[in-house]
Amino acid sequence: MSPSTVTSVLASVPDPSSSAFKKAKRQYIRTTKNRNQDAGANWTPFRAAEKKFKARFPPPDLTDVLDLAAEERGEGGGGGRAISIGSFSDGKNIYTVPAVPGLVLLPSFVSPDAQRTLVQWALRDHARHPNETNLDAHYDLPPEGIWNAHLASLSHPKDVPLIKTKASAVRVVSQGEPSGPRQLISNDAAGTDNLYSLQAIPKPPPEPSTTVSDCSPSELVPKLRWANIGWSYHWGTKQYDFSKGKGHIDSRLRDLCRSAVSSVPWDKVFGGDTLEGWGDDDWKTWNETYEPDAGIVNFYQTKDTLMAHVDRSEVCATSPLVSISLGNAAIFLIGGLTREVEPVPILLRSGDVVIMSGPSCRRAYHGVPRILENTLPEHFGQSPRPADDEADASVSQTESATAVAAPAWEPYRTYMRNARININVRQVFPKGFVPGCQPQSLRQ
Ligand SMILES: O=C(O)CCC(=O)C(=O)O
Ligand SMILES: [Fe+2]
Repeated sequence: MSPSTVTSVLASVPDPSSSAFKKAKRQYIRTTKNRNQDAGANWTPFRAAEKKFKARFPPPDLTDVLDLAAEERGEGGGGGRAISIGSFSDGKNIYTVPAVPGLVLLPSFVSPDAQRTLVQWALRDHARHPNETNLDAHYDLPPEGIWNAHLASLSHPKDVPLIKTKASAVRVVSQGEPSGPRQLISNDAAGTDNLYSLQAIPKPPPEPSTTVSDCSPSELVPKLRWANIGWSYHWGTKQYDFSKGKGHIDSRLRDLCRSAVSSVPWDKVFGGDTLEGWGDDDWKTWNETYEPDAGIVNFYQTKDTLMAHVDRSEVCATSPLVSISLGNAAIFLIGGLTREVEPVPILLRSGDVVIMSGPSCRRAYHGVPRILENTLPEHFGQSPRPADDEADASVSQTESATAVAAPAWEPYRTYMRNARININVRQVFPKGFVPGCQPQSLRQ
Protein backbone atom coordinates (compact mmCIF):
# COMPACT_ATOMS: atom_id res chain seq x y z
CA MET A 1 0.00 0.00 0.00
CA SER A 2 1.34 3.42 -0.85
CA PRO A 3 1.96 6.05 1.81
CA SER A 4 -0.99 8.15 0.56
CA THR A 5 -3.35 5.20 0.80
CA VAL A 6 -2.04 4.25 4.21
CA THR A 7 -2.64 7.80 5.39
CA SER A 8 -6.20 7.97 4.10
CA VAL A 9 -7.15 4.61 5.55
CA LEU A 10 -5.33 5.14 8.82
CA ALA A 11 -7.32 8.32 9.30
CA SER A 12 -10.00 5.93 10.49
CA VAL A 13 -7.81 4.55 13.26
CA PRO A 14 -7.77 6.92 16.26
CA ASP A 15 -4.85 9.29 16.64
CA PRO A 16 -2.78 8.36 19.78
CA SER A 17 -3.47 11.72 21.41
CA SER A 18 -7.25 11.41 20.97
CA SER A 19 -9.55 10.45 23.82
CA ALA A 20 -10.89 7.53 21.74
CA PHE A 21 -7.37 6.08 21.51
CA LYS A 22 -6.69 6.61 25.22
CA LYS A 23 -10.00 4.98 26.11
CA ALA A 24 -9.22 1.99 23.87
CA LYS A 25 -5.79 1.70 25.51
CA ARG A 26 -7.27 1.75 29.04
CA GLN A 27 -9.80 -0.86 28.02
CA TYR A 28 -7.08 -2.99 26.46
CA ILE A 29 -4.97 -2.87 29.62
CA ARG A 30 -8.00 -3.71 31.78
CA THR A 31 -9.17 -6.64 29.66
CA THR A 32 -5.75 -8.16 29.01
CA LYS A 33 -4.38 -7.87 32.59
CA ASN A 34 -5.25 -11.44 33.51
CA ARG A 35 -5.17 -12.93 30.05
CA ASN A 36 -3.16 -16.06 29.53
CA GLN A 37 -0.24 -15.09 27.31
CA ASP A 38 -0.84 -18.23 25.20
CA ALA A 39 -4.51 -17.45 24.65
CA GLY A 40 -3.95 -16.82 20.96
CA ALA A 41 -1.90 -19.96 20.41
CA ASN A 42 -4.94 -22.08 19.53
CA TRP A 43 -6.60 -19.60 17.24
CA THR A 44 -7.17 -20.69 13.69
CA PRO A 45 -5.53 -18.42 11.08
CA PHE A 46 -9.00 -16.97 10.32
CA ARG A 47 -9.68 -16.21 14.00
CA ALA A 48 -6.24 -14.64 14.41
CA ALA A 49 -6.90 -12.34 11.44
CA GLU A 50 -10.32 -11.40 12.82
CA LYS A 51 -8.76 -10.55 16.19
CA LYS A 52 -6.06 -8.48 14.52
CA PHE A 53 -8.44 -6.30 12.50
CA LYS A 54 -11.05 -5.98 15.24
CA ALA A 55 -8.55 -4.68 17.79
CA ARG A 56 -9.08 -1.11 18.93
CA PHE A 57 -5.73 -1.18 20.70
CA PRO A 58 -3.13 -1.52 19.41
CA PRO A 59 -4.70 -0.30 16.15
CA PRO A 60 -4.25 -2.84 13.36
CA ASP A 61 -1.47 -2.51 10.86
CA LEU A 62 -3.22 -2.20 7.51
CA THR A 63 -0.11 -2.42 5.36
CA ASP A 64 -0.88 -5.91 4.10
CA VAL A 65 -4.49 -5.24 3.20
CA LEU A 66 -5.21 -5.77 -0.49
CA ASP A 67 -6.19 -2.32 -1.76
CA LEU A 68 -7.32 -2.36 -5.36
CA ALA A 69 -7.91 1.38 -5.55
CA ALA A 70 -4.18 1.81 -4.90
CA GLU A 71 -3.45 -0.93 -7.45
CA GLU A 72 -5.62 0.95 -9.98
CA ARG A 73 -3.56 4.08 -9.39
CA GLY A 74 -0.43 2.07 -10.13
CA GLU A 75 0.71 2.21 -6.50
CA GLY A 76 0.92 -1.55 -6.04
CA GLY A 77 -1.86 -2.03 -3.46
CA GLY A 78 -2.37 -5.58 -4.67
CA GLY A 79 1.05 -6.76 -3.54
CA GLY A 80 0.96 -9.31 -6.38
CA ARG A 81 -2.08 -11.08 -4.88
CA ALA A 82 -4.60 -9.83 -7.46
CA ILE A 83 -4.45 -10.31 -11.22
CA SER A 84 -6.24 -8.15 -13.77
CA ILE A 85 -8.19 -10.38 -16.18
CA GLY A 86 -9.90 -7.63 -18.15
CA SER A 87 -10.87 -3.98 -18.11
CA PHE A 88 -13.73 -1.61 -18.87
CA SER A 89 -13.63 1.16 -21.47
CA ASP A 90 -12.84 3.72 -18.73
CA GLY A 91 -9.73 1.76 -17.74
CA LYS A 92 -11.07 0.17 -14.53
CA ASN A 93 -9.96 -3.42 -14.11
CA ILE A 94 -11.53 -6.75 -13.27
CA TYR A 95 -9.43 -8.77 -10.81
CA THR A 96 -9.14 -12.31 -9.57
CA VAL A 97 -7.30 -13.38 -6.44
CA PRO A 98 -5.53 -16.69 -7.17
CA ALA A 99 -5.49 -17.63 -3.46
CA VAL A 100 -9.31 -17.81 -3.60
CA PRO A 101 -10.32 -19.37 -6.93
CA GLY A 102 -13.67 -17.96 -8.11
CA LEU A 103 -13.30 -14.64 -6.27
CA VAL A 104 -13.70 -11.68 -8.66
CA LEU A 105 -13.29 -8.04 -7.64
CA LEU A 106 -14.69 -5.09 -9.56
CA PRO A 107 -13.34 -1.95 -7.84
CA SER A 108 -15.55 1.18 -8.27
CA PHE A 109 -18.00 -0.74 -10.46
CA VAL A 110 -20.97 1.25 -9.11
CA SER A 111 -20.88 4.95 -10.02
CA PRO A 112 -21.27 7.58 -7.27
CA ASP A 113 -24.78 8.42 -8.54
CA ALA A 114 -25.82 4.79 -8.47
CA GLN A 115 -24.30 4.36 -4.98
CA ARG A 116 -26.51 7.15 -3.63
CA THR A 117 -29.54 5.70 -5.37
CA LEU A 118 -28.84 2.28 -3.87
CA VAL A 119 -28.51 3.80 -0.39
CA GLN A 120 -31.94 5.42 -0.78
CA TRP A 121 -33.34 2.20 -2.12
CA ALA A 122 -31.94 0.17 0.79
CA LEU A 123 -33.18 2.45 3.57
CA ARG A 124 -36.37 3.90 2.16
CA ASP A 125 -37.80 1.27 -0.16
CA HIS A 126 -36.29 -1.91 1.00
CA ALA A 127 -36.10 -2.05 4.81
CA ARG A 128 -39.86 -2.12 5.17
CA HIS A 129 -42.91 -4.31 4.91
CA PRO A 130 -43.30 -6.82 3.26
CA ASN A 131 -39.56 -7.42 3.59
CA GLU A 132 -38.47 -8.71 6.97
CA THR A 133 -35.82 -6.83 8.98
CA ASN A 134 -34.06 -7.72 12.25
CA LEU A 135 -36.31 -5.18 14.01
CA ASP A 136 -39.57 -6.90 13.08
CA ALA A 137 -39.05 -9.64 15.69
CA HIS A 138 -38.98 -7.13 18.52
CA TYR A 139 -41.02 -4.09 17.48
CA ASP A 140 -44.38 -3.36 15.89
CA LEU A 141 -42.97 -1.43 12.98
CA PRO A 142 -45.12 0.95 10.96
CA PRO A 143 -45.98 -0.36 7.47
CA GLU A 144 -43.98 2.42 5.82
CA GLY A 145 -40.83 1.07 7.53
CA ILE A 146 -38.49 2.45 10.15
CA TRP A 147 -36.64 4.80 7.78
CA ASN A 148 -39.77 6.55 6.48
CA ALA A 149 -41.05 6.86 10.05
CA HIS A 150 -37.71 8.47 10.95
CA LEU A 151 -38.02 10.93 8.03
CA ALA A 152 -41.56 11.82 9.10
CA SER A 153 -40.35 12.41 12.66
CA LEU A 154 -37.70 14.84 11.36
CA SER A 155 -40.42 16.85 9.59
CA HIS A 156 -42.81 16.79 12.57
CA PRO A 157 -40.60 16.55 15.65
CA LYS A 158 -43.42 17.51 18.03
CA ASP A 159 -45.65 14.70 16.96
CA VAL A 160 -43.56 11.53 16.99
CA PRO A 161 -45.36 8.30 17.82
CA LEU A 162 -43.24 5.80 19.75
CA ILE A 163 -42.55 2.42 18.22
CA LYS A 164 -43.98 -0.21 20.57
CA THR A 165 -42.16 -3.39 21.50
CA LYS A 166 -43.69 -6.79 20.78
CA ALA A 167 -42.73 -8.63 23.98
CA SER A 168 -45.78 -9.63 26.01
CA ALA A 169 -46.02 -9.60 29.80
CA VAL A 170 -45.12 -13.29 29.70
CA ARG A 171 -41.42 -13.81 30.18
CA VAL A 172 -39.90 -15.31 27.08
CA VAL A 173 -36.31 -16.38 26.52
CA SER A 174 -34.65 -13.51 24.76
CA GLN A 175 -32.79 -14.29 21.55
CA GLY A 176 -30.50 -11.39 22.25
CA GLU A 177 -30.61 -7.72 21.53
CA PRO A 178 -32.01 -6.81 18.14
CA SER A 179 -28.81 -4.98 17.33
CA GLY A 180 -26.51 -7.72 18.62
CA PRO A 181 -24.13 -9.77 16.49
CA ARG A 182 -25.41 -12.57 14.33
CA GLN A 183 -25.76 -15.84 16.23
CA LEU A 184 -23.49 -18.79 15.48
CA ILE A 185 -25.80 -21.46 14.11
CA SER A 186 -24.46 -24.39 12.16
CA ASN A 187 -26.66 -25.32 9.24
CA ASP A 188 -26.57 -28.05 6.62
CA ALA A 189 -25.50 -27.00 3.15
CA ALA A 190 -28.56 -26.88 0.89
CA GLY A 191 -28.54 -29.02 -2.23
CA THR A 192 -30.85 -30.78 -4.61
CA ASP A 193 -30.71 -33.95 -2.47
CA ASN A 194 -31.82 -32.51 0.86
CA LEU A 195 -33.98 -29.59 -0.24
CA TYR A 196 -37.21 -31.25 0.82
CA SER A 197 -35.93 -32.31 4.24
CA LEU A 198 -34.60 -28.79 4.82
CA GLN A 199 -38.00 -27.40 3.90
CA ALA A 200 -39.56 -29.64 6.55
CA ILE A 201 -37.44 -28.17 9.39
CA PRO A 202 -39.74 -25.97 11.53
CA LYS A 203 -39.03 -22.27 11.07
CA PRO A 204 -40.68 -20.55 14.02
CA PRO A 205 -40.77 -16.77 14.20
CA PRO A 206 -38.05 -15.38 16.47
CA GLU A 207 -38.94 -14.68 20.10
CA PRO A 208 -39.37 -10.99 20.83
CA SER A 209 -36.74 -9.60 23.18
CA THR A 210 -37.98 -8.72 26.66
CA THR A 211 -35.14 -6.33 27.33
CA VAL A 212 -36.04 -3.62 24.83
CA SER A 213 -38.42 -0.71 25.40
CA ASP A 214 -40.65 1.50 23.28
CA CYS A 215 -38.61 4.11 21.46
CA SER A 216 -38.68 6.75 18.76
CA PRO A 217 -38.02 5.87 15.08
CA SER A 218 -34.76 7.85 15.19
CA GLU A 219 -33.50 5.78 18.13
CA LEU A 220 -34.29 2.59 16.23
CA VAL A 221 -32.71 3.48 12.87
CA PRO A 222 -29.12 2.75 14.06
CA LYS A 223 -30.32 -0.66 15.27
CA LEU A 224 -31.34 -1.75 11.79
CA ARG A 225 -28.97 -4.62 10.88
CA TRP A 226 -30.46 -6.55 7.99
CA ALA A 227 -33.37 -6.82 5.61
CA ASN A 228 -34.26 -9.80 3.43
CA ILE A 229 -35.01 -9.54 -0.27
CA GLY A 230 -36.41 -12.17 -2.65
CA TRP A 231 -36.80 -15.62 -1.09
CA SER A 232 -37.18 -15.18 2.65
CA TYR A 233 -34.13 -16.18 4.69
CA HIS A 234 -34.96 -17.67 8.10
CA TRP A 235 -32.20 -16.48 10.42
CA GLY A 236 -33.00 -18.94 13.23
CA THR A 237 -32.27 -22.03 11.12
CA LYS A 238 -30.12 -20.35 8.46
CA GLN A 239 -32.31 -21.87 5.78
CA TYR A 240 -34.74 -20.23 3.37
CA ASP A 241 -38.42 -20.40 4.26
CA PHE A 242 -40.05 -21.03 0.89
CA SER A 243 -43.50 -21.19 2.48
CA LYS A 244 -43.39 -17.38 2.65
CA GLY A 245 -43.24 -17.10 -1.13
CA LYS A 246 -40.72 -15.27 -3.22
CA GLY A 247 -40.32 -11.60 -2.45
CA HIS A 248 -39.67 -9.07 -5.14
CA ILE A 249 -36.15 -8.31 -6.40
CA ASP A 250 -35.93 -4.76 -7.64
CA SER A 251 -35.31 -4.80 -11.40
CA ARG A 252 -32.61 -2.10 -11.12
CA LEU A 253 -30.70 -4.20 -8.60
CA ARG A 254 -31.17 -7.31 -10.73
CA ASP A 255 -29.85 -5.48 -13.79
CA LEU A 256 -26.85 -4.16 -11.88
CA CYS A 257 -25.95 -7.67 -10.67
CA ARG A 258 -26.48 -9.15 -14.10
CA SER A 259 -24.30 -6.49 -15.69
CA ALA A 260 -21.54 -7.21 -13.13
CA VAL A 261 -21.70 -10.95 -13.85
CA SER A 262 -21.80 -10.53 -17.62
CA SER A 263 -18.82 -8.15 -17.59
CA VAL A 264 -16.52 -10.90 -16.26
CA PRO A 265 -14.50 -12.97 -18.79
CA TRP A 266 -15.36 -16.24 -16.99
CA ASP A 267 -13.07 -18.34 -19.16
CA LYS A 268 -10.17 -16.42 -17.59
CA VAL A 269 -11.50 -17.31 -14.11
CA PHE A 270 -12.42 -20.96 -14.59
CA GLY A 271 -11.07 -21.85 -18.03
CA GLY A 272 -8.40 -24.17 -16.64
CA ASP A 273 -10.80 -25.88 -14.18
CA THR A 274 -11.61 -29.58 -14.21
CA LEU A 275 -15.23 -28.75 -13.23
CA GLU A 276 -14.91 -30.97 -10.18
CA GLY A 277 -17.54 -30.03 -7.57
CA TRP A 278 -19.65 -28.05 -10.02
CA GLY A 279 -22.79 -30.20 -10.26
CA ASP A 280 -25.12 -29.60 -13.18
CA ASP A 281 -24.57 -25.94 -13.63
CA ASP A 282 -21.33 -24.31 -14.68
CA TRP A 283 -19.88 -20.94 -15.54
CA LYS A 284 -20.19 -21.39 -19.31
CA THR A 285 -23.95 -20.73 -19.19
CA TRP A 286 -24.05 -17.90 -16.62
CA ASN A 287 -24.83 -15.24 -19.18
CA GLU A 288 -28.19 -16.98 -19.76
CA THR A 289 -28.77 -18.74 -16.43
CA TYR A 290 -27.63 -16.27 -13.77
CA GLU A 291 -30.77 -14.91 -12.13
CA PRO A 292 -30.62 -13.36 -8.65
CA ASP A 293 -33.63 -14.41 -6.55
CA ALA A 294 -32.69 -13.60 -2.93
CA GLY A 295 -30.44 -11.42 -0.87
CA ILE A 296 -29.65 -9.68 2.36
CA VAL A 297 -29.13 -5.99 2.81
CA ASN A 298 -26.65 -5.61 5.68
CA PHE A 299 -26.65 -2.33 7.60
CA TYR A 300 -23.46 -1.82 9.64
CA GLN A 301 -22.69 0.90 12.13
CA THR A 302 -18.96 1.60 12.19
CA LYS A 303 -18.47 -0.41 15.40
CA ASP A 304 -20.16 -3.51 13.95
CA THR A 305 -18.49 -6.65 12.67
CA LEU A 306 -19.66 -9.75 10.83
CA MET A 307 -18.10 -12.95 12.10
CA ALA A 308 -16.59 -15.68 9.92
CA HIS A 309 -19.26 -17.69 8.14
CA VAL A 310 -20.06 -19.64 4.99
CA ASP A 311 -23.19 -18.89 2.93
CA ARG A 312 -24.35 -22.42 2.24
CA SER A 313 -28.15 -22.12 2.19
CA GLU A 314 -28.49 -21.68 -1.57
CA VAL A 315 -29.21 -24.71 -3.75
CA CYS A 316 -27.10 -23.15 -6.48
CA ALA A 317 -23.78 -23.78 -4.79
CA THR A 318 -21.57 -22.32 -7.48
CA SER A 319 -23.45 -19.49 -9.21
CA PRO A 320 -22.28 -15.94 -8.50
CA LEU A 321 -23.05 -14.15 -5.25
CA VAL A 322 -22.81 -10.43 -5.95
CA SER A 323 -21.88 -8.22 -3.00
CA ILE A 324 -22.08 -4.42 -3.28
CA SER A 325 -20.35 -2.12 -0.78
CA LEU A 326 -21.73 1.35 0.02
CA GLY A 327 -20.59 4.04 2.45
CA ASN A 328 -17.65 3.67 4.84
CA ALA A 329 -14.89 1.29 3.79
CA ALA A 330 -14.42 -2.12 5.41
CA ILE A 331 -11.87 -4.88 5.82
CA PHE A 332 -13.26 -8.05 4.25
CA LEU A 333 -11.55 -11.35 5.06
CA ILE A 334 -11.93 -14.33 2.76
CA GLY A 335 -10.15 -17.66 3.20
CA GLY A 336 -11.02 -21.22 2.25
CA LEU A 337 -13.25 -24.17 3.09
CA THR A 338 -12.10 -24.21 6.74
CA ARG A 339 -10.96 -21.59 9.22
CA GLU A 340 -7.49 -23.12 8.98
CA VAL A 341 -6.90 -21.35 5.68
CA GLU A 342 -5.18 -17.99 6.11
CA PRO A 343 -7.64 -15.37 4.82
CA VAL A 344 -6.80 -12.56 2.40
CA PRO A 345 -7.67 -9.14 3.91
CA ILE A 346 -9.30 -6.92 1.27
CA LEU A 347 -10.17 -3.23 1.59
CA LEU A 348 -13.70 -2.73 0.26
CA ARG A 349 -14.68 0.81 -0.61
CA SER A 350 -18.00 2.33 -1.57
CA GLY A 351 -18.91 1.24 -5.08
CA ASP A 352 -16.77 -1.92 -5.08
CA VAL A 353 -18.40 -5.17 -6.16
CA VAL A 354 -17.21 -8.57 -4.97
CA ILE A 355 -18.35 -11.68 -6.82
CA MET A 356 -18.05 -15.01 -5.01
CA SER A 357 -18.47 -17.89 -7.43
CA GLY A 358 -17.54 -21.51 -8.07
CA PRO A 359 -17.29 -24.38 -5.58
CA SER A 360 -14.29 -23.10 -3.57
CA CYS A 361 -15.20 -19.45 -3.24
CA ARG A 362 -18.97 -19.91 -2.68
CA ARG A 363 -18.20 -22.12 0.31
CA ALA A 364 -15.25 -20.11 1.60
CA TYR A 365 -15.19 -18.66 5.10
CA HIS A 366 -15.47 -14.89 5.03
CA GLY A 367 -16.38 -12.03 7.33
CA VAL A 368 -16.06 -8.32 8.05
CA PRO A 369 -13.95 -7.70 11.18
CA ARG A 370 -13.75 -3.94 10.78
CA ILE A 371 -15.55 -0.95 9.35
CA LEU A 372 -13.16 1.97 8.96
CA GLU A 373 -14.51 5.14 10.55
CA ASN A 374 -14.38 8.43 8.65
CA THR A 375 -13.97 6.83 5.23
CA LEU A 376 -17.28 7.98 3.74
CA PRO A 377 -16.47 9.25 0.23
CA GLU A 378 -17.07 12.92 -0.49
CA HIS A 379 -19.77 12.21 -3.06
CA PHE A 380 -22.09 11.15 -0.23
CA GLY A 381 -22.22 14.82 0.66
CA GLN A 382 -23.99 15.50 -2.63
CA SER A 383 -27.57 14.58 -3.30
CA PRO A 384 -28.44 12.29 -6.21
CA ARG A 385 -29.48 13.95 -9.45
CA PRO A 386 -33.20 14.74 -9.21
CA ALA A 387 -34.08 12.10 -11.78
CA ASP A 388 -32.19 9.43 -9.85
CA ASP A 389 -35.15 8.65 -7.66
CA GLU A 390 -36.67 6.82 -10.56
CA ALA A 391 -33.60 6.47 -12.70
CA ASP A 392 -31.71 3.37 -13.61
CA ALA A 393 -29.19 2.45 -10.91
CA SER A 394 -27.09 0.58 -13.41
CA VAL A 395 -23.49 1.46 -13.82
CA SER A 396 -23.06 4.75 -15.52
CA GLN A 397 -19.38 4.92 -16.18
CA THR A 398 -19.55 8.62 -16.98
CA GLU A 399 -20.31 10.74 -13.97
CA SER A 400 -22.98 13.39 -14.36
CA ALA A 401 -22.79 17.04 -13.42
CA THR A 402 -22.42 17.66 -9.70
CA ALA A 403 -25.76 17.48 -8.02
CA VAL A 404 -27.21 20.41 -6.14
CA ALA A 405 -27.47 19.56 -2.44
CA ALA A 406 -31.09 18.90 -1.58
CA PRO A 407 -32.52 18.80 1.94
CA ALA A 408 -34.06 15.42 1.09
CA TRP A 409 -30.61 13.84 0.85
CA GLU A 410 -29.40 15.22 4.19
CA PRO A 411 -30.83 12.42 6.43
CA TYR A 412 -29.15 9.81 4.21
CA ARG A 413 -25.84 11.60 4.43
CA THR A 414 -26.15 11.86 8.22
CA TYR A 415 -26.95 8.15 8.49
CA MET A 416 -24.11 7.13 6.17
CA ARG A 417 -21.50 9.11 8.12
CA ASN A 418 -21.38 6.22 10.60
CA ALA A 419 -22.55 3.40 8.39
CA ARG A 420 -21.76 0.91 5.71
CA ILE A 421 -24.42 -0.87 3.67
CA ASN A 422 -23.72 -4.15 1.92
CA ILE A 423 -26.21 -5.53 -0.59
CA ASN A 424 -25.54 -9.26 -0.80
CA VAL A 425 -27.40 -10.81 -3.71
CA ARG A 426 -27.69 -14.55 -4.26
CA GLN A 427 -29.18 -17.11 -6.61
CA VAL A 428 -30.96 -19.79 -4.58
CA PHE A 429 -32.41 -21.83 -7.44
CA PRO A 430 -31.62 -22.56 -11.04
CA LYS A 431 -33.42 -20.07 -13.29
CA GLY A 432 -37.11 -20.90 -13.66
CA PHE A 433 -37.21 -23.48 -10.84
CA VAL A 434 -40.13 -23.16 -8.42
CA PRO A 435 -39.81 -25.05 -5.10
CA GLY A 436 -42.74 -27.31 -4.36
CA CYS A 437 -42.37 -29.12 -7.69
CA GLN A 438 -41.03 -32.65 -7.76
CA PRO A 439 -37.36 -32.90 -6.75
CA GLN A 440 -36.52 -34.36 -10.18
CA SER A 441 -37.30 -31.02 -11.80
CA LEU A 442 -34.03 -29.72 -10.37
CA ARG A 443 -32.10 -32.31 -12.28
CA GLN A 444 -33.63 -31.91 -15.72
O1 LIG B 1 -20.69 -7.06 4.29
C1 LIG B 1 -20.08 -7.78 3.50
O2 LIG B 1 -19.22 -7.34 2.73
C2 LIG B 1 -20.31 -9.28 3.50
C3 LIG B 1 -21.69 -9.69 3.95
C4 LIG B 1 -21.86 -11.17 3.95
O3 LIG B 1 -20.92 -11.92 3.87
C5 LIG B 1 -23.21 -11.76 4.04
O4 LIG B 1 -24.21 -11.04 4.09
O5 LIG B 1 -23.32 -13.00 4.03
FE1 LIG C 1 -21.55 -13.94 3.61
